[in-house]
Amino acid sequence: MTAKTPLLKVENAGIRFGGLKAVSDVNVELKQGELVGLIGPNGAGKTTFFNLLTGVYVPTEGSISLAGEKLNGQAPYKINQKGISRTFQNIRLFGDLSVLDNVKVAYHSLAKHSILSSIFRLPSHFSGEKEMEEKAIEFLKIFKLDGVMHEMAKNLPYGQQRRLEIARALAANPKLLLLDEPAAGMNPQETDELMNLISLIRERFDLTILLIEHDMLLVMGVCERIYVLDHGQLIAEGTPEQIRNNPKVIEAYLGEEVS
Ligand SMILES: Nc1ncnc2c1ncn2[C@@H]1O[C@H](COP(=O)(O)OP(=O)(O)OP(=O)(O)O)[C@@H](O)[C@H]1O
Repeated sequence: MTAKTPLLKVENAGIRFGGLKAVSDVNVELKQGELVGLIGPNGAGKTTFFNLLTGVYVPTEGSISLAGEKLNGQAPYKINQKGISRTFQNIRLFGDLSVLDNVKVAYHSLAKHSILSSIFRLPSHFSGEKEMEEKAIEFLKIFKLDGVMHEMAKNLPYGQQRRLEIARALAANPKLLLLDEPAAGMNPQETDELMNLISLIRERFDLTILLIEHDMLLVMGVCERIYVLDHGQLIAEGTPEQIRNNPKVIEAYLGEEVS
């Protein structure tokens, strides 16, 4: 990847479900380190777009590349290993595992110690486990979850579960982090804290972030650029200011609220 290669390049990508073009002819480029929003009305195709990026769906048209490498058709776990992690609109944690184990699970896919060393409990297994645990605890500290690391994930308050989801996605060491409505269901104070946290982790982990969000305050406050989807197609791209004043966007989605 040269300095000019975008981290993510999506060219004319789309997918059909029978007669429905859920996403069509979408072009998106993210530079290393950008924090970009993806907005649009209900059913616009935002989650489907994330599913295309993460390999859950294979695009029926166009191409998707990460750091110059084509991802189309690769399995989701491979795409995750290559550097794309995500969170979900509906929280998907292992509810009966501890907070700590939820993060450690994400490390396992990257762990250096081999399956054989784990089966035979070789010294490298124990040092690997210890290293993993220390790293997981470090993550939990950043997310202010270290105080509840032995709680079962399902017993955490909602805002903490959302933060844990992000911590877990980060543990896979992604280059690109996809956040699907991270502030959904949060109160204004939690949303505010989340905005700060998102900015902080971007700096700290040198991340590129693409964020789906209905909370306009969050999107406009934290993102440098915004893409707008409507009926599966991109209708606008620009700075928060440009998006706020774009007539197509106002008509499609934002209405009076934005002006
Ligand atoms: N597996 C599927 N089979 C058929 N149709 C699908 C499938 N997945 C998504 N769709 C359709 O694609 C369209 C886009 O849905 P999607 O969930 O991506 O929208 P969205 O922008 O994320 O909406 P929301 O903001 O409500 O979450 C919808 O019409 C949806 O019904």
